[in-house]
Amino acid sequence: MGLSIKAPAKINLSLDVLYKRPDGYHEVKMVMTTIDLADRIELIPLPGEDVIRIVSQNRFVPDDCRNLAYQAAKLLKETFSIREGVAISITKHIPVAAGLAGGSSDAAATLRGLNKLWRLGLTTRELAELGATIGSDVAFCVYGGTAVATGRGEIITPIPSPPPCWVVLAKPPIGVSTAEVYRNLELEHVVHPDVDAMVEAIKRQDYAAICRSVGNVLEEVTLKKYPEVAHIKEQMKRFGADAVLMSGSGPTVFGLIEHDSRMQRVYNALRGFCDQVFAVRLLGERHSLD
Ligand SMILES: C[C@](O)(CO)[C@H](O)COP(=O)(O)OP(=O)(O)OC[C@H]1O[C@@H](n2ccc(N)nc2=O)[C@H](O)[C@@H]1O
Ligand SMILES: Nc1ncnc2c1ncn2[C@@H]1O[C@H](COP(=O)(O)OP(=O)(O)OP(=O)(O)O)[C@@H](O)[C@H]1O
Repeated sequence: MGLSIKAPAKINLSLDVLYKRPDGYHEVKMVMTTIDLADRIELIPLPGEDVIRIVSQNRFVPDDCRNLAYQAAKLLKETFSIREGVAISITKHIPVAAGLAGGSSDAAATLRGLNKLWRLGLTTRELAELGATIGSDVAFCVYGGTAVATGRGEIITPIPSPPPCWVVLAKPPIGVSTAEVYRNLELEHVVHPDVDAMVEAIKRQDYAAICRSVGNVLEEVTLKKYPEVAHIKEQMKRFGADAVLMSGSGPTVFGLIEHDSRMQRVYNALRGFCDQVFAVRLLGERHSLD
């Protein structure tokens, strides 16, 4: 019997970079939350075949060891000496290289699914620790929900989710390299967002304060290189989103919107000049990842 798992995208409601570390990574402090835009991962056992096979129709998704889901399966296979094979079918809905942690979420879903399929009995925390060796965003994606992420992004403290609202996302047709964005960040010039204010606003379920507290230090780097991202931000604001921010290293821009009619207006306006536009809900804590 196979297993089907949901792999939701994340957005960064607040993203601060504190300093560059001696190991080359940046020390961050972020608030992340999962949204109802998700890939679908199917895990199909391959009895008698000691292989990991990636199946995907998306031409931007590697079907070999570069795939983060492949790396997740390999990690579990090697760590726990599993001799069984598995086919990992990935149906992509999350745009690739978008700042929405699509690959990381596929890896996290693979970890969660294989933990069940191979009866490993690992806790969420143990899965997140393993996931962190694949990429900085994987640990958060193992948890899902809403969390503060520190360290290089792998130290996860779950918090309540914000009150329900719409999230409109627009991704311009460019792919952004996360490594390059961090490399071009000039820390002495950035305006740091108030991450603690965001956490407090979420704990109070204060939607207006959440909207006031959004901020991302990486925005400036990507906006400078890609003026189209700034243009999307402007349009989202103009058509009435309550808060507008770039997610992660970009280039996807998201808008938080409380009311249905305004969501529809922003969505329609963006569809006029941007191919990839989505209107989804925030995923609360009680959602199922299966
Ligand atoms: C921008 C974010 O998506 C925000 O959630 C993450 O910080 C990036 O997470 P990610 O894509 O999983 O990142 P990784 O695959 O671990 O790292 C990619 C590259 O980004 C840079 N990187 C990443 C995370 C971090 N805290 N500091 C960094 O400097 C490093 O150059 C690294 O080689
Ligand atoms: N399962 C996967 N899905 C999509 N891309 C993958 C996957 N595995 C590896 N990749 C590679 O990872 C690169 C980044 O893709 P991804 O969609 O994860 O970026 P991202 O959303 O910017 O991630 P993050 O927000 O974590 O920085 C892609 O160019 C692709 O080659």
